[in-house]
Amino acid sequence: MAKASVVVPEQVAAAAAATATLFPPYPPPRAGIAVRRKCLQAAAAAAQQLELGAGLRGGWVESMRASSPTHAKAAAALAAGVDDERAAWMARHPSALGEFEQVVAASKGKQIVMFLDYDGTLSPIVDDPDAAFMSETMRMAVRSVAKHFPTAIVSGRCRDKVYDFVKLAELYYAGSHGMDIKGPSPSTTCRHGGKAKKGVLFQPASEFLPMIEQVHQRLEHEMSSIPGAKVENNKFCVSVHFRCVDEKSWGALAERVRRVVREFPKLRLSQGRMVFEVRPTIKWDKGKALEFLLDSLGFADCSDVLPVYIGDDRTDEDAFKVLRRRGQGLGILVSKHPKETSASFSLQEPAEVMEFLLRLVEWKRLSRARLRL
Ligand SMILES: O=P(O)(O)OC[C@H]1O[C@H](O[C@H]2O[C@H](CO)[C@@H](O)[C@H](O)[C@H]2O)[C@H](O)[C@@H](O)[C@@H]1O
Repeated sequence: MAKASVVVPEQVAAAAAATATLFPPYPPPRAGIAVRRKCLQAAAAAAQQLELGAGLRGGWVESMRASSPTHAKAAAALAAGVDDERAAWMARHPSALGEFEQVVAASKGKQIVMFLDYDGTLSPIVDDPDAAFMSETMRMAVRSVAKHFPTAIVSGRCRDKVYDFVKLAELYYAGSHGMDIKGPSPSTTCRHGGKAKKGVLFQPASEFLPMIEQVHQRLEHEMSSIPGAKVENNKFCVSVHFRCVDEKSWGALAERVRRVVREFPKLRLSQGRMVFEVRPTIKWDKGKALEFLLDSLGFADCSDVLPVYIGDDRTDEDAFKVLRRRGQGLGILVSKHPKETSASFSLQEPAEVMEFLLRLVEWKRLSRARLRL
């Protein structure tokens, strides 16, 4: 496996060319588009403010609204005359299916390592978080991918819960936004290039377990009088869902969540799709989990690895940013609508994710067959 320090000039040139195409420069926005882009940035900024606990009540609700474009009002607003803006966004974040040849060209001579978010990526977003099942065809696609490439599920969910949904023992799992990482089950065999490490690999937030249990109970209590609110214990973090809460109560819900989190200075608040996430203040996120897994697989400081991360949520942005910073790999945002993102490519929905995974498997199968000829 070539280390970055011994890469020959041709490889450097090829890597630079691949990086340039995988991270296309943002074209200068046109006037109307610039305005819309500012709105996307404002929504992201509102979310950031909330994360820092500095938002006003109006700011929170705006951020909550922007947290899921599947929300009816947001969808209607987005559908209203935004074709130009969508085309410009697609130019910056082209479809990973449409540009499939570019994707596989970038992987030439490299080991693909696949990172997959769960909710909204492998399973469609549904009202009840306990009913977010993935289809059997999606499971088969993930299983096929994992035969060819080391594959990890990186989720905000508790690791056991996401395993119960995915049910594939041969994968790596990074639950609780990467704070609970486990390798494939010992009975599974590894047929690709990665060095599989088995068992629990990393739990950087173990000391927070009692605190998370406390905040979970406080939030359960506070949310019990808000119809539709649901609190989910994700072991090293807690989710407060507001997808089924009347919008009129969002301000009050956000206020209560923030009040509870203030009682725990070592915890912080962030936001996903119609959900607040309460988690330890440690500097650990899905991006750090991606780097940890690459290192565990023996790909630290390697130029011949291509991490591919597919995700739909704000928390996945940490992983997209890591790929941009490393100038290595491929971030794919799953979204039907333009969103501020550090991903390079896009796919519209889980069905397209499945198509992309199956195409990768087919491409790998064909290239192996060609090698045998
Ligand atoms: O990192 P992920 O795997 O994407 O997990 C993020 C959160 O996903 C789940 O909530 C989301 O999906 C639910 C089911 O479709 C949906 O009802 C909810 O509105 C979404 O936010 C999960 O329940 C959370 O605990 C995760 O943090």
